[in-house]
Amino acid sequence: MDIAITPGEPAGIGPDLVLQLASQQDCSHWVVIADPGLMQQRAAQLGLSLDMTDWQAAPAPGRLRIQPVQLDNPAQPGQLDHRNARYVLNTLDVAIDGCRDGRFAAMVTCPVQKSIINEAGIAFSGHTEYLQQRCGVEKVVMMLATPGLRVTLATTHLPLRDVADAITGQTLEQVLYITHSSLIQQFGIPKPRILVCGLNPHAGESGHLGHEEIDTIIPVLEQLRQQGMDLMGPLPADTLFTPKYLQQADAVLAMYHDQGLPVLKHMGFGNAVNITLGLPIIRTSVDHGTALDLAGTGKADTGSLLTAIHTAQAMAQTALGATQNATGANHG
Ligand SMILES: NC(=O)c1ccc[n+]([C@@H]2O[C@H](COP(=O)([O-])OP(=O)(O)OC[C@H]3O[C@@H](n4cnc5c(N)ncnc54)[C@H](O)[C@@H]3O)[C@@H](O)[C@H]2O)c1
Ligand SMILES: N[C@H](C(=O)O)[C@H](O)COP(=O)(O)O
Repeated sequence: MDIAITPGEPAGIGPDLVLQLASQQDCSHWVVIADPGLMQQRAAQLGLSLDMTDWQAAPAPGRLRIQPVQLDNPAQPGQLDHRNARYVLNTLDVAIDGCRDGRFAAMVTCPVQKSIINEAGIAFSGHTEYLQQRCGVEKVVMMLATPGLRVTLATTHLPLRDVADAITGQTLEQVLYITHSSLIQQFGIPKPRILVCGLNPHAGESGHLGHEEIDTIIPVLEQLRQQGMDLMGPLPADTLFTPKYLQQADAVLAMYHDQGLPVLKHMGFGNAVNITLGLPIIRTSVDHGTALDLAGTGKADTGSLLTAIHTAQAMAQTALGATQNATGANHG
């Protein structure tokens, strides 16, 4: 069961992390979607000696298989080049197509530099939104997870100014359905409890500090509770993230990126994983960005990429088990 790994921004730490981990871990079932010259050059810069071959070679211990995608311009650590933006997206496309046609059981992504893709004239706000669009699904949900905390987001990469308008009844309903069903099916939690943050300080202070709770969030939660979901909230986000509440929770739904992710990263930066829920394929990622300051130095921490790979492999096993059970049941 091969998994695809995309090293992301070629000037960032993604290629380093893949190579550093490949020199320490069993990489026989990884297929790295990248420019082979880039990977060779970065390995030399890091002083790593690895057996890198074409992806069609037989899997073998210590062998890193690479499915080639050509860079448009040679990449240097730490130096962004908008001419390589299309390359980054091409690697994602190869991984997505490979997952969709069954060649790969999952894809694991290293960080991309969103700004340089936009500077190349390509509208791009993140892997999450790109995968949603490329897989043709109406809604996906970003989850970041570390031991003791899972956070999902009602909105992802958009300016803070636009957040309140983006939180509609329909969006919240979709996000809660996806979060709830993923916790059951992919995380094996039969009756998940989800804590829901308010949007405003003190969850709106009974309408004196904002109306989104009264107008939108509370009606959606009441409706979904009637359908059997175990939902607490909307709770003030400042006190929700305390042990008293978190110990009762299987996941927390935050209303926006910087309401939920700073808490998660404070707790688990370096061993957290980013998972896109609601896709027809399995995709995990790291909890950090391109760290241009560390590219080519060998100082980048591989913990989150390792967690992302292990999570993708575990999710792929779960999916395989579910398929085998369904097939067995059909035959039985
Ligand atoms: N999954 C993704 O594609 C992803 C995730 C987050 C950010 N980004 C992108 O990365 C770019 C840079 O973002 P940023 O500067 O906000 O965050 P960053 O994570 O790249 O860097 C923040 C700080 O953390 C350090 N750091 C990051 N990863 C590290 C690692 N593995 N080991 C040791 N130290 C590490 C960096 O050196 C820096 O000091 C942006 O374009 C952002 O959009 C991409
Ligand atoms: N929101 C993520 C984080 O802060 O870690 C990050 O930007 C990555 O998002 P995508 O997986 O959508 O690229």
